[in-house]
Amino acid sequence: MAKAGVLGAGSWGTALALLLDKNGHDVTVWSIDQAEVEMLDREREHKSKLPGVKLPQTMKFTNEIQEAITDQDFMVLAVPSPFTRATAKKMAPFVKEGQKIVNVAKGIEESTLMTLSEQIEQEIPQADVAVLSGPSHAEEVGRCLPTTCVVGARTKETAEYLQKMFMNEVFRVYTSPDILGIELGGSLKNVIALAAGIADGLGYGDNTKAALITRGIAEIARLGVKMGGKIESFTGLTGIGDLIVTCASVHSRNRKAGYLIGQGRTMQQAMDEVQMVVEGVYSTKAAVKLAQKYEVQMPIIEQVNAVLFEGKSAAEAVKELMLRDGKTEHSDLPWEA
Ligand SMILES: NC(=O)C1=CN([C@@H]2O[C@H](COP(=O)(O)OP(=O)(O)OC[C@H]3O[C@@H](n4cnc5c(N)ncnc54)[C@H](O)[C@@H]3O)[C@@H](O)[C@H]2O)C=CC1
Ligand SMILES: O=C(CO)COP(=O)(O)O
Repeated sequence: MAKAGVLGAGSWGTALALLLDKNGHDVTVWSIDQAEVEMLDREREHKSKLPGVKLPQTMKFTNEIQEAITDQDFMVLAVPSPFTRATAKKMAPFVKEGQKIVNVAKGIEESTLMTLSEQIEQEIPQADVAVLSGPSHAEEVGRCLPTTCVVGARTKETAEYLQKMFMNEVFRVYTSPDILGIELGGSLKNVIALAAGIADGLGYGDNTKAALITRGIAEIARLGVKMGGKIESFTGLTGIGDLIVTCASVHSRNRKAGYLIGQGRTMQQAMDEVQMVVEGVYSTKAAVKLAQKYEVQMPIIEQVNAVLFEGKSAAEAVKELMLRDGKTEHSDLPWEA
């Protein structure tokens, strides 16, 4: 059994901390928010972010960041992406050479276009940084519903070590060397899920949802492969798998925010109503910049950007997508054998 520090006590940090506790590990959860730490310690439930999921006495909660780092065998970084760099900076003085940090947040830094693992490696160069991603809503992991994820790491040893730490009869973990592909799939699918939510909010149907998922993964893979990610990650759990669950699930924060926007709320009103991080909002501008930098077409993501940040109506955005020039579905398929 290992000692694990979990940084960030939102819905995902809390659900993963519980999973690790159930696997018999000694778990310490850090939150920046003293009131959240006291509430978790007292109530043994995160009533606003993971209601109905009881947290055992064996889980420890702290406001002191070094308690979740010093002497831990590995750390799980679960703060929303806008706080990843700042949290990594705070962690850095306490992290030992080669200590493992597995990032579970999904985002891209807009100002630098860096992935989260790149930011963490920049702030904590002595750490062994890995990622965990896949179709995995906290609400279902908290209730022990069968779930699959992928650990991406620089070495097979680290990937297999973390696989063992997380895996159990309801949480199956695969390994992969493609950290970049995993992270790009995880962050860009949130933007497409906003679009899927907008379509739901406008009252569109399953045909529209299927189109967004299929053409959405085409956009994500087009950019991701050009950036160096592997096609297998985009056709696997961390790509199409995560995109399907986020576009379809009642638990998705991104889909919910999109739904509210489709119903007429502003982006800010939708984010306030969801009350948990809506990562797609932060990733949209970064995605548009990446599309420009790598010269790839990302029409759905461009329209989400226009709706969120340029005041375009959602209905107008859909019409524009539908009336783009007619195209062939697979541009590299020849007409003759
Ligand atoms: N909730 C889910 O089902 C899943 C979430 N994720 C990803 O995990 C990340 C976290 O998501 P959630 O837990 O859902 O978010 P959340 O909104 O539930 O969590 C927010 C938590 O972050 C921490 N926090 C708030 N302000 C902070 C600050 N300034 N500095 C450091 N920590 C701060 C607090 O502990 C707070 O409770 C996101 O990137 C999300 O995309 C990934 C898979 C599943
Ligand atoms: O990444 C997730 C599920 O795999 C969570 O997505 P939401 O943030 O949209 O809830």
